[in-house]
Amino acid sequence: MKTMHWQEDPQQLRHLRLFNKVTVGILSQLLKEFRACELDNGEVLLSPFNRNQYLYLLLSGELKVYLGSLDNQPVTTLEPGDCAGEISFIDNDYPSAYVVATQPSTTLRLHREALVTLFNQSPQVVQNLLELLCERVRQGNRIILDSEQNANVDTLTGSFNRRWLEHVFERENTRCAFNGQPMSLLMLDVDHFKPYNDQHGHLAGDYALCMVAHTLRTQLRPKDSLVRFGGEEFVILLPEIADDEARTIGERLRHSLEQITNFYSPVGVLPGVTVSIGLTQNHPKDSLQSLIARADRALYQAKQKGRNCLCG
Ligand SMILES: Nc1nc2c(ncn2[C@@H]2O[C@H](COP(=O)(O)OP(=O)(O)OP(=O)(O)O)[C@@H](O)[C@H]2O)c(=O)[nH]1
Repeated sequence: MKTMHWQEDPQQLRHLRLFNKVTVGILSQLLKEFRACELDNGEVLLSPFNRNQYLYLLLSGELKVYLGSLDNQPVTTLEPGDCAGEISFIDNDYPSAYVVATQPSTTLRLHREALVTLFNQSPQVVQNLLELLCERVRQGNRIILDSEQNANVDTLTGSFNRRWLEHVFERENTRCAFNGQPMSLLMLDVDHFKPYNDQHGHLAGDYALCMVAHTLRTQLRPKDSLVRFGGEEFVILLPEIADDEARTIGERLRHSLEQITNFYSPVGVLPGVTVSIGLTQNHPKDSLQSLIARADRALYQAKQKGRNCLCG
C-alpha cells in the first residue's frame, strides 16, 4: 500500500457514508487527519493476523470482504463511499475478516488516535458509525443463519441431513408425546443402486438420487422431514401419523417411483429406480437410535422379500 498525495477536498468527503449529513465546517477541520493510500488489484488491506489501527474510507475502486479464508466466497463487496476496518478501529483488536482490493483502489485512512477528536467534533459521525456497525451485525447474523441452514441440508439432493434429523426428532417427539399423537418413520433404500452406477455412471446415479428426493418431497407435508440418511438411503419422519396411515403413504411413495420408468437429466434420459421401505411407529421410550434400528430391520425384510416393497 502506497501513500499518495490527496488534494484535500471536503466535498469529496461528503460522499462517504461515514460523513453523511456532517457539515462542511466539521469536515474541513478533519481534513488534516487523513492520509490517502493506493492499493493494487489483489492487495490485502486488512487481515485477521495483523492488528489494525486505521479506519479506511474507500474513494475509488472496489474491496471484497472474506471471512475465515481468502479461498471462501466473499461475504460482501465494498464500493466507493463505504468504509473498512471500523470494528478494529474502535476496539483496537485484530480485524475479523480479510479485506482485499479487487481493483486498483484509493482509500483515505484515519488513525485511531483521531477517534476521540472525531467523536467530540460530531455526534452525526457517531450516529453514522453506529449505523454502519448495526449493518455489520445484521450481515453477520444473516451469515450465521445461512450457514446454520446449509449445515442442515444435503448439498446433492437438497434434502435435510442427519444433523437435522437429530434436531427435528427431539422436537417432534416431544410435541407428539405432549399432544398424545403418534409419529412414524420410513426408511427407504434405492434398489440395486450399485449396478445402476456401474451401468450408467456415478453422475447418472447422482441425478437418480436427486430425482428420488424431488419425487418424495413433492408428496410430503411441510411438517414431514425428508432426510438423506446415507448414500442411497433416505428417512422420512411423519409426525402425527400412525403406522396404518404411514403404510399408505409409504406405498404411495414407492408406487410413484416405480411409475417413473425413465426421466430427463443433464446427461440424457435415464431409467428410473425403485425403493425398498422399512416402516415403524414411534414407541414412548424410543430414542432416535432405537427407532432407526427398527426401521432398518423392516427395510432389511423388504430387501429379503425381493425389493420394491414395504415392510413393517
Ligand atoms: N451416484 C452415487 N452413488 C452413491 C452415492 N452414495 C452411495 N452411492 C452408491 O450406492 C451404492 C449402494 O450399493 P449397495 O449398498 O451395494 O446396495 P445396492 O446395489 O443398492 O443393492 P441393494 O440395496 O441390496 O438393492 C454403492 O455403489 C455406492 O457407491 C452418491 O451420492 N451418488
